[in-house]
Amino acid sequence: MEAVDYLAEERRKAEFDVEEMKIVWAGSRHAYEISDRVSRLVASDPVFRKDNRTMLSRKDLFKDTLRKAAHAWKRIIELRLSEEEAKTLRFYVDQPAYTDLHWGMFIPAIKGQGTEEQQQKWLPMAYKMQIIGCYAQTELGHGSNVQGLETTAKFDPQTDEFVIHSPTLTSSKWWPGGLGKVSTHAVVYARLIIDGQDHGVHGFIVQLRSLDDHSPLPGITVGDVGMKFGSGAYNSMDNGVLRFDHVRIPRNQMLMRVSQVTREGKYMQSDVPRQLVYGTMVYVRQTIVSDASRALSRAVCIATRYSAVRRQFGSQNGGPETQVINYKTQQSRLFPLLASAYAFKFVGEWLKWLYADVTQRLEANDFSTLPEAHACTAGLKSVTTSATADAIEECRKLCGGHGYLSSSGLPELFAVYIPACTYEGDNIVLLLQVARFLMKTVSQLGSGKNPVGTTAYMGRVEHLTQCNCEVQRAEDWLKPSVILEAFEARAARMSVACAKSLSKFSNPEEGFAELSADLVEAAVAHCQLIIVSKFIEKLQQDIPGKGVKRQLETLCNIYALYLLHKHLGDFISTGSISPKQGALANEQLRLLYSQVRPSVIALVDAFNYTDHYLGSILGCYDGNVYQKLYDEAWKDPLNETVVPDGYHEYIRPILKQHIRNARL
Ligand SMILES: CC/C=C\C/C=C\C/C=C\C/C=C\C=C\C(=O)SCCNC(=O)CCNC(=O)[C@H](O)C(C)(C)COP(=O)(O)OP(=O)(O)OC[C@H]1O[C@@H](n2cnc3c(N)ncnc32)[C@H](O)[C@@H]1OP(=O)(O)O
Ligand SMILES: Cc1cc2nc3c(=O)[nH]c(=O)nc-3n(C[C@H](O)[C@H](O)[C@H](O)COP(=O)(O)OP(=O)(O)OC[C@H]3O[C@@H](n4cnc5c(N)ncnc54)[C@H](O)[C@@H]3O)c2cc1C
Repeated sequence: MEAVDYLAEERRKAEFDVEEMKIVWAGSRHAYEISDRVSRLVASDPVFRKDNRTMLSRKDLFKDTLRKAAHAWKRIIELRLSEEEAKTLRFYVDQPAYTDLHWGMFIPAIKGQGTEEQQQKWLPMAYKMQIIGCYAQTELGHGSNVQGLETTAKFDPQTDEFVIHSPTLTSSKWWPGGLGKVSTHAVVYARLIIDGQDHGVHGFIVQLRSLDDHSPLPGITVGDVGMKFGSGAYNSMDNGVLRFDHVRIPRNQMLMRVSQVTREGKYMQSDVPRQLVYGTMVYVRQTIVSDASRALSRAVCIATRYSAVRRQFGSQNGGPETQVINYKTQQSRLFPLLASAYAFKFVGEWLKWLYADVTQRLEANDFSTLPEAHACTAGLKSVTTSATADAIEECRKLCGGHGYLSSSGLPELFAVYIPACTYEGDNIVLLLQVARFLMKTVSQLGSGKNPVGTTAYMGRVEHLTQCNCEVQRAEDWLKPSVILEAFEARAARMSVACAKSLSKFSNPEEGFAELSADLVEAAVAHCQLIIVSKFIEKLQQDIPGKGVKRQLETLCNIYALYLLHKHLGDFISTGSISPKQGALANEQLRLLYSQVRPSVIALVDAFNYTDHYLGSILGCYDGNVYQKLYDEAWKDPLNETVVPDGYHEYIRPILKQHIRNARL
């Protein structure tokens, strides 16, 4: 059989309706139709070509990005695309650009923190891209510690203005995407100072560049922070540095939904909690969870298709060698990642719902679910991005040597993806926020206030700290109630243990710092429980299509038992399961790998990614890997000449040195 036929053969083995699974993956038939149409539109447009971008210089890459962003905007207008279609188009263009920050942070910041009046003034211009904005929070000296920001915004009652200033080197804004070379405006986070009194960090809309010739306005120094990790990759983004030298802005450019400054210089706080100043981060963290499932599914699609094409060893009587996907080791590394992609997809959908719910409540002045929304977005952002970053690298290794080629698409995907573990909150810092929320929840148990939402399980803490797992045979691990209880017991016991250790410290902050590594582990356990439970909840819905639900059940079990196996130490040391039950879980996991094996190619086909979006020879739909790799090699600039540039200067003299030596 030719390499090109391997995937066709695999597709025949699928035990479910792939077309229906595509709809489940997309979230709805409507979303599927948009995604399918728009991804093809992007793939067929030569301006969106991206196969050559790792070869471009920084300047050329940046210009190429500007060209793509402008072309995308033109197509959005020409085709009168809806907001959802436009977002989908930008996503499939697949090149980080200033537009990500304009649409993803600048506009949401104004929407979330601006008053009605401010929204009416700024949003129409931003929607039409008559102004381009970014989110300028992080500084050279402080990123995680937002309260430590140094930029100041002093109110001048004489002129009814704020004076924005960078008092120190470390107060220079540093990192904001889109700031370096493009943004005309920014939402700048600065300390509000009125009459010498510091009121903490607030957001201000500041114009940075002239709308006529794009030059920086007086008092503004702005530029790019320089090259980042990997060739191509995130270097398409102009992450910037910005300094203010007493820049004046009108008073009404402070975002005033949370707190206001009057004409007389009086500081007023509305009923809205102060933490809403951090609201844009909650919004973006939620979107990052869905993005994790996309990045992970992309890597998994590449590694799965290639693993079905690639053959090594095991040829009998001159027959074909073994497809590497049939090695149990390959399966035990790859299939959990496939299951994780689906798990992150569903938890991302749920988180989107949670965010919509909290937004609606906030509009009605109900702030009760804000702490949970913060903990869920922070924790799930952390857990899914860390797992995805590790998984992309694992997928590279799963593709052997060819995974290291740029044309596999994996090196660039890794380089673009890994900062997700840092931006929008360092993953450890965010888990510590979850841990604080958990410790607060535990401390309130027994106070008559029943925990709700994702911590509702803590309400059964007495049972969960004493229960014994009922598993006696491997197949018992297939019961959702059994899985759920094991994860709940582990999470509850880890949180309770941390709370007990904390109570031994007279100074709680000291205790928190001392125990922070354990607290992070408890936070991870809680977040993994959320992901597993949301997958199980998804399966309680009516899911049409032959065999679709069954495949999802298998993936859900793989995801849960893989986590259980990976964190066996937690489960056993907390007594949530016995070592024997851990071994049975592993036995069941092996069986599940065999069960899902015939359908894995169809399960990655269900992502419905075009070859353009995948950007990988190893992952191409037709599986014609070897011919494409061979042809691609000849396109490398080094192969433009048979004898390389530099031969006469640097190779020939070495080769000829024996002649000189012989003459000496
Ligand atoms: C670009 C968008 C488009 C698409 C997205 C897709 C891909 C992304 C592509 C590229 C990336 C582009 C952009 C990246 C942008 C950025 O990185 S912007 C900068 C992000 N910065 C951070 O995330 C900083 C992290 N630090 C913090 O969030 C906070 O400082 C902190 C760690 C939470 C600590 O804050 P603080 O010291 O003030 O807080 P505490 O004293 O610990 O807590 C006080 C109480 O407030 C509660 N809290 C904290 N944060 C929030 C929040 N966000 N919402 C609600 N509540 C919050 C906290 O729980 C405490 O509550 P309490 O215990 O009840 O008192
Ligand atoms: C590609 C990229 C794009 C970005 N885009 C933007 C943007 O558009 N706008 C913007 O404002 N910012 C942006 N940022 C900045 C980003 O949000 C910050 O880098 C991020 O929040 C982490 O902060 P930091 O750099 O200060 O890390 P640090 O806090 O200095 O982290 C360094 C180390 O210290 C540890 N650490 C820090 N605090 C604690 C603690 N309390 N307990 C235990 N460990 C701790 C961390 O875990 C980490 O290991 C971007 C960053 C990147 C990389």
